[in-house]
Amino acid sequence: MKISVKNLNKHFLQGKNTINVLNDVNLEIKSGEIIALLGKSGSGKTTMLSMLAGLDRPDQGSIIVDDQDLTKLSEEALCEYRAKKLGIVFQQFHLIPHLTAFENVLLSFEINGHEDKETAMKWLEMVGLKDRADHYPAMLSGGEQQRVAIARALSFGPPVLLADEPTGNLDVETGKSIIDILFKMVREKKITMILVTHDDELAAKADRIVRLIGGKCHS
Ligand SMILES: Nc1ncnc2c1ncn2[C@@H]1O[C@H](COP(=O)(O)OP(=O)(O)OP(=O)(O)O)[C@@H](O)[C@H]1O
Repeated sequence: MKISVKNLNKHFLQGKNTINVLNDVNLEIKSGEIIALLGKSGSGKTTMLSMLAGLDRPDQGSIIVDDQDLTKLSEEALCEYRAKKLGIVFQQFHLIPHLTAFENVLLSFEINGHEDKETAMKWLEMVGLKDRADHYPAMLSGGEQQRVAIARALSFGPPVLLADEPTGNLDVETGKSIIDILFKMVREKKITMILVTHDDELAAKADRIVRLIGGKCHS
């Protein structure tokens, strides 16, 4: 699914100061492309992901996802967009603590109104955690929790994945194995991915590196 960001502007007020975080951002992302979004702390990476997820609205500009302008959608339509089209993986995993690994994966199907237990289990198997299906997040290591989160984000077949520093909470070796799994899945399924990272080595695996500098995207 292709994404076209046009003249995107977003400011925040901090006391009496106005911060122009996104300043006429333009970005074209091809269907199935993997973009690494880099930028120093405070440059607006998370703000940009929030806009792409429809969790926050820009002051101006458009975000066209397959001919649909997210900035024009109602809150209800944005919820549906997220449920059907978007997988999200966060730095802090964000698994539901009182659900097992399997139930966490199944959740993304339930939100979409259909329970596909077979596919949910298949995805746990693909991330190497079939034998941990009945375990709760607290019983899993950080790397295992992130693998569950990847299975949850991708199992229902979203065309777009947003990943916000998915290895930020993991040691280097575990982080590398998570990235290998993530890239393998995303490339196999031809998913469009925007990956926020501070890690140059990781970013080099993407199809294209985009840097946020001074509120603009440079690639
Ligand atoms: N809700 C908000 N209210 C006020 N300022 C905000 C808000 N959200 C973000 N900002 C400011 O916007 C700027 C960009 O923040 P953002 O979180 O997008 O940066 P980032 O590139 O993701 O940073 P990091 O790498 O540290 O996570 C920062 O100066 C931040 O303080």
